[in-house]
Amino acid sequence: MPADDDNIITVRGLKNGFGEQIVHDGLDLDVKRGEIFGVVGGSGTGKSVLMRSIVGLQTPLEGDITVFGEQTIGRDETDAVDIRKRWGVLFQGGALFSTLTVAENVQVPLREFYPELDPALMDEIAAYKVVMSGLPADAGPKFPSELSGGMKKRAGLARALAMDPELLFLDEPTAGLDPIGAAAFDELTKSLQKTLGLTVFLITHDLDTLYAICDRIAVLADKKVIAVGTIPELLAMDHPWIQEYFNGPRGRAATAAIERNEERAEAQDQQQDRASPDSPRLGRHEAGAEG
Ligand SMILES: Nc1ncnc2c1ncn2[C@@H]1O[C@H](COP(=O)(O)OP(=O)(O)OP(=O)(O)O)[C@@H](O)[C@H]1O
Repeated sequence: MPADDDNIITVRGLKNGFGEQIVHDGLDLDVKRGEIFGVVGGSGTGKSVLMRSIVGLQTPLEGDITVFGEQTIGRDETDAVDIRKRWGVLFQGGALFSTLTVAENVQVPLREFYPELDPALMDEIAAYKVVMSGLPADAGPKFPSELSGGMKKRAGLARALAMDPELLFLDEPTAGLDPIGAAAFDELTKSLQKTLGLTVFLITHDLDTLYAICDRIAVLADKKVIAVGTIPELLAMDHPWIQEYFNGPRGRAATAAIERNEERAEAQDQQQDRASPDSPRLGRHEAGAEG
């Protein structure tokens, strides 16, 4: 399969394993610039190992991985750093350093990549990223133990955004959040993708997230990516796991919720058109109907 210039991530023939256990074998994947790319699959199918391989924390047994058009496997450390500073990662659970405050956690990548940066500027960048991630400004001096689960995720996100990345990796960002917190996190992800022009690689089990914000979704099974597409495209496939996952009771509930939201937005648009027939038609986002 040839690589495409539009791709920000290209994986070819990936093989990963631990001892006797083979997790990936001949896995291919393309992530296009600017999309929110969801990754789903049963527990233990290797979603996190795939992400760790792409960000260089897991050395594959075989295969090629290209990010920003550059091979990432087997590079020397200086070269690897130049690529690594262009992405941000939110690990499962936030993975914050418990002995550092939120602001200090956000500064970790800044200190790693730009140790010469003026401390006052680091403070300023950290404060900005904290607010950008939807935390109150006074969260900066707090320790992770003083934060709720949702706030920890946002602090992890603030750290992932510290270096103004082009590419953001999110590993199960809404796991453990209540539905309102999860929906708010989805909205934040979507708005960051739009305003910052990010590409997002998003591992999730959360059907609502997949329906609400993902442009395309890859399904992992049998050590490979067995399908990639939009939700309607995946729904049209007759693979049993895909049908069970997207067309089971929870999948149908997520579809119904999205359809209700779309109908509500459509009704609001029509109401607005009737109120001011000469004004240009506003989309759902501009009309503020998302929240
Ligand atoms: N460092 C490791 N050493 C040994 N085995 C590992 C290691 N990391 C992952 N594995 C194994 O690789 C397989 C895939 O793990 P991974 O965490 O990628 O799954 P996942 O699809 O992300 O699962 P989940 O949805 O439950 O988070 C699992 O069987 C896991 O036990």
